[in-house]
Amino acid sequence: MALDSLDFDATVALATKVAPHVDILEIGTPCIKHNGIKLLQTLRAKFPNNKILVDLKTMDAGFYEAEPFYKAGADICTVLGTSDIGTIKGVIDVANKYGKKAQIDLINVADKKARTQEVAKLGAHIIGVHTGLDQQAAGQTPFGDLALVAGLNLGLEISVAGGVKAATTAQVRDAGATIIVAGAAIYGAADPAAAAAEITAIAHGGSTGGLFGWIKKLFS
Ligand SMILES: O=C(CO)[C@H](O)[C@H](O)COP(=O)(O)O
Repeated sequence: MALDSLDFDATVALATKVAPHVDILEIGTPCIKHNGIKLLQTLRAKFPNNKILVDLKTMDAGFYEAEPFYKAGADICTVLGTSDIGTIKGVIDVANKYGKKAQIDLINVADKKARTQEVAKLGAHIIGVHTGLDQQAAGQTPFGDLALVAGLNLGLEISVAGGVKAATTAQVRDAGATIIVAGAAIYGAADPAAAAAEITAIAHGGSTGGLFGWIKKLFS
């Protein structure tokens, strides 16, 4: 789940509601910029059973910027796919130093195929197919990019973010996503814990409900 509030206490309170129902807590970019590493330290101490992704979206000084976050307990940090290849290598190297993972975010990458192949060769752990909030506001979705990246069959973990909700989670899962990110679909729900549980169940292979889902369950 992407925690995209700016407010420290509201973020901890929301994480407390959803943590039992998700695998990964993602500290969103505006949130980590606003609150800093203290928020990561707080969440790390409170939620030992969740992985934590820090959405740094690093653009330069990859090793130097990401190292304190891995040291403080981040399991995954993100680096922009549009950054210099040396920056991306720095985040992969520091992730390896701590036995953690680096996620390369394809947001705004013009040639997503070429960059994905390039970072796969560098040893990237996760590729992030991502339609950002501003791109979503302009009507874009991550589905086409996911098909392209999954079709490369590079053996990378694929994370997908960009307006994913319960109704689209099965589509994203079946198209090859191994990590499914949801922000607004959870924090905007009347019951965030229930929304998180529903999306996680589908992401883990559960049915989407309805007659088809019921028949699928019966024969699985
Ligand atoms: O990284 C982000 C914005 O850059 C968001 O956290 C990500 O897009 C998930 O949020 P949503 O599900 O609301 O799109």
